[in-house]
Amino acid sequence: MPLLGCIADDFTGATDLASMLVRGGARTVQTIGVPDRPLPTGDADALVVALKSRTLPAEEAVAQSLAALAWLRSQGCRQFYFKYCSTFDSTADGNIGPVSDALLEALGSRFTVACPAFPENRRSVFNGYLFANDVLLNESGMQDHPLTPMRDANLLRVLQPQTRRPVGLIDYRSLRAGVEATRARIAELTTEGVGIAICDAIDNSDLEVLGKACLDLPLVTAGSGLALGLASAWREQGVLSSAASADRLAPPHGRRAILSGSCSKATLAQIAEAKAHYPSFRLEAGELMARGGALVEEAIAWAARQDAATPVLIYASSSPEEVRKVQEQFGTQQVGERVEQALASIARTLVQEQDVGQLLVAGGETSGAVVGALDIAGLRIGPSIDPGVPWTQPLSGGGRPLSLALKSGNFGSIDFMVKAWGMLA
Ligand SMILES: Nc1ncnc2c1ncn2[C@@H]1O[C@H](COP(=O)(O)OP(=O)(O)O)[C@@H](O)[C@H]1O
Ligand SMILES: O=C(O)[C@@H](O)C(=O)COP(=O)(O)O
Repeated sequence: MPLLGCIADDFTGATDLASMLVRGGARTVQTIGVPDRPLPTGDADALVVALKSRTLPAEEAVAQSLAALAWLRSQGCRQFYFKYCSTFDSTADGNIGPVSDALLEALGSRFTVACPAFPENRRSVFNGYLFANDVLLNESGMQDHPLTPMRDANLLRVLQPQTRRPVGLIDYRSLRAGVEATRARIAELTTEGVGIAICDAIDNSDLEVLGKACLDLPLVTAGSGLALGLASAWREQGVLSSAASADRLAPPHGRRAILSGSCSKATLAQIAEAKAHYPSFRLEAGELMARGGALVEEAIAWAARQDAATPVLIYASSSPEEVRKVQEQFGTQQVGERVEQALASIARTLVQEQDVGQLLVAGGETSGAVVGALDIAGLRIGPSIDPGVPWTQPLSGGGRPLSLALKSGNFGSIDFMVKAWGMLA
């Protein structure tokens, strides 16, 4: 029986979490959406359901999360993990608060933690303030995110308006005092009526302490970092199934392609680097809104003409100024969805008609759209390219499996798009 059932609010977030669990020694299977057919989950220690709920209206995000919870319970999971972004991405109306509330209620629980920290990717929480790349969240570039601009680094202030439960803080002093002190802090907050506690975490040792202190909570909510702490606690307890070969994939095949809909700082730098190595095609968002399918066809025809031995790069990614301009002209949701659909349909054609067998996708929402278009039901998690970004392959389907990497916008080193292929061989 799986120990942990996870609900991730986007696709790159799900593979990030699954990758951390595998690294911690837990056999992990990731499903794309709530499975509507039996999946070969084997003797998984953890199951991760990838949703695309981060920017949905709150009631839809809640409904999808509850459906995922019901499926995970039907698989025998005993503890649950709501995974959101390490930059705490949420719209003005949620969805971190509403989904946490609904899951707590469904599980009959009164308390959970909220810990987006992922120190290895330079996301840390100190006194309730979230730092990304060593600066406050609202100075990190996340203030310009196309869909979830984050303009306040104080997570208590961000979360409180989203939940009817009082929000509290487990600060670094409790964590540094150890597991018992952290459990005592949880008991104290619960007595005070706090329903969700933001947790500090500056490095992995804080996550280890928190993981142990949270082992008995029916629900935790977090970025992927807390998975390292939970897995470490399970290893100590000796409750994991054998972790050997947890990340082995079939050999890669076919042409290589990169598709990017992420406008995050890290992706923009990676694209600049990749353009120095590979032929590239810019899918300009304004032009896409004006010309639609014709531009998509042009991109597909362009890819077909490129040297099959070299990766091709197709990107919609733009600077914050360009994004703002096109959003003002056409509407944020409209542009976002149009770009996602365009990249998804390009992905389908490249894989089905142009022998692309190795595909790297940048952007969480973008990845959700691409995986949907490829009709993938579940993913096996392979080796990490960089922390939080593994190569994966579809769980089922005959023939040679597609190698797929879903990169969170802000993850990966500058040469990510160049070095990734070497990790597959
Ligand atoms: N040039 C652009 N102008 C406006 N929106 C864009 C542009 N390029 C991509 N987008 C949209 O921005 C969003 C980026 O989100 P996402 O794919 O989750 O990336 P990240 O992982 O960086 O957050 C997507 O909805 C995408 O379609
Ligand atoms: O926790 C994280 O930072 C990632 O796993 C994640 O959720 C990424 O989301 P996107 O930035 O939208 O790719």
